[in-house]
This record gives sequence, structure tokens and C-alpha cells, in this order.
Amino acid sequence: MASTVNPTEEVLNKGFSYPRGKVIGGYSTVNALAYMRGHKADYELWAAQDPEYIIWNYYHCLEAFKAVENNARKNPDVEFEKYHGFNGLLYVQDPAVDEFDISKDVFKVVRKFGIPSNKDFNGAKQNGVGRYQFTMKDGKRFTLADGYLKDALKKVIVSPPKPFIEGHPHALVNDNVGKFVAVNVKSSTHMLNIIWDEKKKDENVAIGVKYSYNGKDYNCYIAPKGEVIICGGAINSPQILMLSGIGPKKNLEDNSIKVRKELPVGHKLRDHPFCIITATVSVPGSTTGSILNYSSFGVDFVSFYKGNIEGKIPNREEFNDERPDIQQYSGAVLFDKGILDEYPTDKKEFYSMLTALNLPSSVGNLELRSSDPFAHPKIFLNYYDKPEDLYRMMSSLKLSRKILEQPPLSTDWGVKVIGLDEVNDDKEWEKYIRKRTTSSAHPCGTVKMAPEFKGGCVNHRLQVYGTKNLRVVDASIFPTIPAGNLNAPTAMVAWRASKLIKEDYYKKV
Ligand SMILES: Cc1cc2nc3c(=O)[nH]c(=O)nc-3n(C[C@H](O)[C@H](O)[C@H](O)COP(=O)(O)OP(=O)(O)OC[C@H]3O[C@@H](n4cnc5c(N)ncnc54)[C@H](O)[C@@H]3O)c2cc1C
Repeated sequence: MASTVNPTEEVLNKGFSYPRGKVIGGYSTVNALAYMRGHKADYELWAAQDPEYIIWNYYHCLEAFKAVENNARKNPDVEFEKYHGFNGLLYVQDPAVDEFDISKDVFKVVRKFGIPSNKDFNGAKQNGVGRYQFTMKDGKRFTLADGYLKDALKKVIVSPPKPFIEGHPHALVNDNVGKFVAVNVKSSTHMLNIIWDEKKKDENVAIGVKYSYNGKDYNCYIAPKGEVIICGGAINSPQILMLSGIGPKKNLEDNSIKVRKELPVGHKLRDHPFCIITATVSVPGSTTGSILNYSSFGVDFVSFYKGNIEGKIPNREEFNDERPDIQQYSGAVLFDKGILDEYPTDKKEFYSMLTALNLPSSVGNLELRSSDPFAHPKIFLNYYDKPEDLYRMMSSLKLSRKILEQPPLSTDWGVKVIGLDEVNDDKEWEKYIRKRTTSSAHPCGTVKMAPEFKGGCVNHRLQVYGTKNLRVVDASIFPTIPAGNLNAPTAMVAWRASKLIKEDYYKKV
């Protein structure tokens, strides 16, 4: 499933495809596996919003990260053990393959520039250069569904309900009518909207969901003391809320949807823009077909540092800044295939350096295109709305080019950057960036967790304002974007949510 990002001036008047994982396990089934939690300061920001948001401070988030994680690092030291979990259901490991020889040389050059080395980006400090850890088990992808759903499904008990109630939330359809399950996962269903208790109109009490399956619509109702939990991700959760009457008044009314609760749903869309420097590799005198020995992976190491606000190559102080805002990763792969349309080459091997803005200032939004639940919403990322984002990106790309121009890369490996021959001043860099920028596919923040008077849509317990029995649990609730990748933070939020849901369940009479 992919929506399209709407063209804006900021993204060079072009739209681009915006992928999602329409599958059990969601994005974690298709993502790049990097296990990265963001910076501890991210969570202190979440907690600083109001006293009761303390449950989201770094101390509490670290507890949740560790509870979720099952880290397979060999011989972890005491420092590593302080920050990691070893008994959770999400498997994490160091890369299963050695880095490419060329990457070893890139690493050396990066170190020469003054970037310190870092063996644990999820530990005491985030800045530096090193290798990712990945959400993998025994060298294979490990999704959140592998960890949290497969075992639960195995434990399902199917037995005849006494008595069977038509429309019971756990009742199965078709051949299984009359049977009862503890966990019922239905694939190929599309949730349409929330069902509200029409007897308590003013209270917005969620009592179930309407979904489409195989061309037919079904209603599914919550169990006593239960609740509706939306986890459709940062694009679909806001869409579902808006289709159910929760959202910005104008956009809802423009689409003939009755407004139940006016909230800034869909606002504050955050994402990590990224832009790539591509180089050809051609070892002088080599006659062999492949010098790089491609593996399936392509991401060898990563650097975190602070981008330069004036667009200059970052300095030592910025490399050592403990609140980095750039994530630059690289590998012997062609990531930006489009560049070859403009700069054709007969070379067959490539090296790419990708820069993601980890703390972008620019904010996007999404809105309903129509009241049709199958129509993709309109997405506006507004990248580079704030000039500082552009300059930070520029500073990191200038560094990438400089790195690739150094020996032994330029000499022994014959590395030659493509697409930048004409790029010599900041105006040209700006053109390059606007043209080549794309998304890390890290949308979040569209159902922001914050006090309502500060523009929040859900409270600190992830309950939707102005409703009852309704919670949202996914990346859409992030109050600010974590300075890293989003899979681990999403799992962390889900773990905390499970505790909140349980607490509230026992409080209900
Ligand atoms: C190409 C790519 C690479 C990435 N790389 C990384 C990485 O290396 N490391 C990392 O940490 N993160 C990465 N991410 C991002 C990360 O995986 C996601 O941010 C995170 O998993 C989001 O989780 P979520 O639960 O919020 O949403 P999702 O994972 O999108 O889950 C939403 C689920 O809801 C379902 N759904 C949506 N709407 C409906 C509906 N109406 N009815 C029924 N079901 C619905 C979807 O099918 C999906 O299963 C990447 C993402 C992509 C796309």
C-alpha cells in the first residue's frame, strides 16, 4: 500500500510515493530493520508537557524499551547491560555479516574527519560512527508480529460460547459461526469507522468498529469493560478518527462528516526527510565483474552528528555534540536509482551515503480527501519549510561528498560522485536537495499526545479527548519525532499502553 505525498513548493513541485505496510506486522514487515530508539532528550520532552506525562520520561521509556527487547549481543559489557533488555519478545542483534572492504575504508576516513566511534547508539551517548543493531533473529528479519502476535495466536482457544451471542466481538464468521476465540486476527479486513453508542450521543462512547471484509461490511463490538484501540499507523489512525467524526471541523464538514469532537487530528505530521549522495565505484585496473561482493543488506555503518546551521561541513564540536540531529548511513548499494536517468553511467557498482534529518523543524499535515475510507488522505510533508532544515541537510551532504573524495576511496576504489559536477554553491545544493529528497517513511505525530490546550488529540494515557472507550496506540501519538528510527519507539509505546489498558480495565466496575 502506498499513498502519494502531495506536491508542495518545498518538495520541488513533485509528489512521491509514500509506502506503508498493509500486512500483519505493519511497517515492521517491510522496514530496514535498524534498531534505534532515538535520544533520551526526546522522551524528556514528551514528559515535560505536564506533570502527569512523567510516565513518558526517559527513565520510564527505558524500562519499556528494555522490557520489549531481546538483545543477542555477544559478551555485552556492564555499560551495555545497563541500557538493554535480554528477555523481551523483540529480537535485536548485531549485523549478521561483516561490512564490505570499501566500507571499512569509508569508516577510516570518517574517523579521520574527527567523528568519534560509538558501539551502542542506544546507550549513554548517541553521537559517533559505528554499526547498526538490527531487529533480527539468527540473521533473519524479526517483526513485531513475530514477537507479539504469533505466540498469542497459537494459544487461541476455540470453544463453543455459552450461549453464543450473534455479533459478539470474538465470534467467528462463516464456517466457524458459533465458535469463540480469545484473540481473533482477521487479515484482509479494512476498518471503516468507529461505532458510537447512539443512546449516549453527547458522550461519544465507542462501542465497536465497522469493517469491510471480502466486499461486505461487518460490525464488531467490544466486550464488557473493553475499549476500541486504534493502531492503524500515523497515516491511517487519523484517517479512521476523521471518518468517525473526530478531527478538524472544516475538513470534516467539507467531506460531509458529522463533527463529534473537534480536534487537530492530522496536524503535526512529522517525518525524517532524507537525501542521498551517490558515487560510482571502479577499482583501477580491475577486470573482475564485482569488486564489492554485494550482500542483501547494503547499510554498513551509521554516523550521528549535529548538522551545521549555516550549511557548512560540520566541525569537531558538532561531531562531538551529544544531541545530534543528523543520521548519515552508507553502504555499497545504489539507493537512488532515479539519479541514473539524469546521469547515465556504464559503471555497475555504487556507493551511497544517505542523510536523514533526525530532528526536522518543519511540520506537515494530512487531511481527508473524501469520506470514502478506501481513498488515501492528502499528505503534505512540508519538508524544508524551515530554512534551518535545508542548511543542516546541506552540511551533511557536503560532508558526504568530501568523504567520498578522500583517498583511498578516490584512488584505490576509484570512487566518483555523480550528479554534483555543477554543484558548487549553496543555490545549486538547494536545487539538488529539493530535487532528490525523499522520505525515510517515518510518519508520526498526527494524533499527538499532549494536553488538549496544547494541541493534543490524546492524553498521557493515549485516550482520545472528548470520547470514552477509545485509545490510539501507534506512532501517530508521538508528541515529537524521536531522533532515530521509529519501530522501537512504537513498540515501546505499545508496551506502556498495555500497562495503561490493564490498569484502566481493573478500575472499571
Ligand atoms: C521502507 C521503510 C523502512 C523503514 N525502516 C525502518 C528501520 O530501519 N527501523 C525502524 O525502526 N523503522 C523503520 N521504518 C519505520 C517503522 O517501521 C514504522 O515507523 C513503525 O513500524 C510504525 O508502526 P505503527 O504501528 O505506527 O504503524 P504500522 O506499522 O503502519 O501499523 C499499522 C497497521 O494497521 C493496518 N491498518 C491501517 N489502516 C487500516 C484499516 N483501515 N483497517 C485495518 N487495518 C489497517 C496496517 O495494515 C498495518 O498493519 C521504516 C518504514 C518503511 C516503510
